[in-house]
Amino acid sequence: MTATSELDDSFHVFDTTLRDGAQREGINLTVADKLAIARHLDEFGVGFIEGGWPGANPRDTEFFARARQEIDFKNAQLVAFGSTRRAGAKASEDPQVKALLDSEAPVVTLVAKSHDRHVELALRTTLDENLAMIEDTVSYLRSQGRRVFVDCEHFFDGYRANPEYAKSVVRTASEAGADVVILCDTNGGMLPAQVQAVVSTVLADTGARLGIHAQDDTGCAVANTLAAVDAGATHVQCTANGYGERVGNANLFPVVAALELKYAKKVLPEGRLREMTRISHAIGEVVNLTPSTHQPYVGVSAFAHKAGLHASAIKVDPDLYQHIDPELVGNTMRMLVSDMAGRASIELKGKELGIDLGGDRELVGRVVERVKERELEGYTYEAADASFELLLRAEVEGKPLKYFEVESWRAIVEDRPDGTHANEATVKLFAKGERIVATAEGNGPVNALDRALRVALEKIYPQLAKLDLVDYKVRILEGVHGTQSTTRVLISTSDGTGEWSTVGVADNVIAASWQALEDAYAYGLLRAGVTPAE
Ligand SMILES: CC(=O)SCCNC(=O)CCNC(=O)[C@H](O)C(C)(C)COP(=O)(O)OP(=O)(O)OC[C@H]1O[C@@H](n2cnc3c(N)ncnc32)[C@H](O)[C@@H]1OP(=O)(O)O
Ligand SMILES: CC(=O)C(=O)O
Repeated sequence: MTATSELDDSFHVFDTTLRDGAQREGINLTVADKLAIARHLDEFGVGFIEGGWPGANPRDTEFFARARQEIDFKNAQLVAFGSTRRAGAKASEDPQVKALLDSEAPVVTLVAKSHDRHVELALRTTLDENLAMIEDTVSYLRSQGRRVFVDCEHFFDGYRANPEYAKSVVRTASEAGADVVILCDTNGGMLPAQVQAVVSTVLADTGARLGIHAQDDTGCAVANTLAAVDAGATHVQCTANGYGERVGNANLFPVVAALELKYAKKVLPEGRLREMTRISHAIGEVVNLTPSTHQPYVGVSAFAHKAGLHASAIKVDPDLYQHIDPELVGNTMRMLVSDMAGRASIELKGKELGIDLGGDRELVGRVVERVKERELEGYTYEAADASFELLLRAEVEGKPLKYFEVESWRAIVEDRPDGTHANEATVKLFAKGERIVATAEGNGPVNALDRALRVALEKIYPQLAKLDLVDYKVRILEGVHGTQSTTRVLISTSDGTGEWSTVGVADNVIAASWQALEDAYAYGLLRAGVTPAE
């Protein structure tokens, strides 16, 4: 489990997803999850992975044992987290300190109190004994061959209350042999200018190597982390996607991207930054939280452009509306088509879809008008990429892409007095010159329609067997009209290799669903390379 990083030790990217990240409400990691995340983080190239608190629970103890056996770390060193010894005891006899050593992690982070009020109220000991606990625990772990970092809990609040005591904690830890003393904004209440001022002063007054650990309670954790770096901190503690206690911690990804791209600091091995979007999403999958679409750098919307004016400038040079090239972080630029689109948006979207609009201003103008009319009726194309592509192709070809011609459809919902119900749908259509009538049942009227459409078409188009309806969303657009309102349905469909979304709008949910289904099938056939029927 020893890493052979190509990075030097002068700046540390320290990840605490498996310890502080796991403190987020809603995250419950198994040992296997922790191992999977550790592999992703090591592949990303962080220097340190804090794996948890060995001895605090069986899961964290097992994680260290298994990580040792199962992971061949390429970049990261594994870190065990724990606290200083108990008051009035000896570090060498403290079972909690023993568990840190038993984890066999080469690095230990000790959490230490640095706020006088916490020492007196939470530890219920004297200020001097707290310093002795730090000195004893750090030097004992050093004597056992461990590298030691010390997290000064509540440092910034403690510094405001009693700066001399807070600094004496830093000095004690550093003089006892801690390689880095980390100033923690545990309650997350600090702002960047405050962090910068305190870190500068503590650095000047103590000469200790300093790190920063920022919680995000003011929404400033990333900014506070970078402010600390500006003031001379050379160790940043972060979590993937900002997971952490309460509202979270400094998000690893924007911090690392800023260091690499804005500070020109080489903190990852070569080529790793380009894996950032993938790794952020992969970790989201393991923790079972949908990645935020709006996360800086790695969100799917991070480089998605909606406004027509932006698109018109981007057409000339993408840098005009992007702070970096998305490929640097493994993300992609996307054009969104909506009623805020202009001609340039459509041209760029056409290019993205591989559709040649041939610089035809009249055609592009027509598409813009059509999108705006349809959006006024309730359609939304930014969320229904496939319906937009069908609309665009219809304008380019001068006729809609028709794989089948619907004569009629019908859905029946039968409720019975005993509480049971049945749903049945009949679809009548023409495909490749044949009139087909198909009936099917389903667990709801839309499911029955979906099945009837499949029954009708799958002999002619066997490619449809692969399609799966994976998501279905309904929105009432004019709620004030109650049941008279317009209904918008968005359907996501998958063929096992990709996913696409389609939209339908009508005055009832079944008709809106039918439109979205028709588009979903037409697009599925288009993707499968089937030529539309004449
Ligand atoms: C800011 C942070 O996020 S730090 C990380 C916090 N993470 C966690 O707490 C998650 C894991 N924690 C746990 O599983 C448990 O709290 C344990 C195993 C660590 C301790 O459990 P318990 O022994 O039952 O104690 P409990 O949680 O009630 O209280 C913590 C004890 O540690 C003491 N303590 C707190 N900080 C320190 C410190 N820096 N150094 C030494 N002792 C400390 C407290 O005074 C308290 O002592 P007490 O038992 O004499 O009252
Ligand atoms: C150590 C830690 O997690 C904190 O102070 O917030």
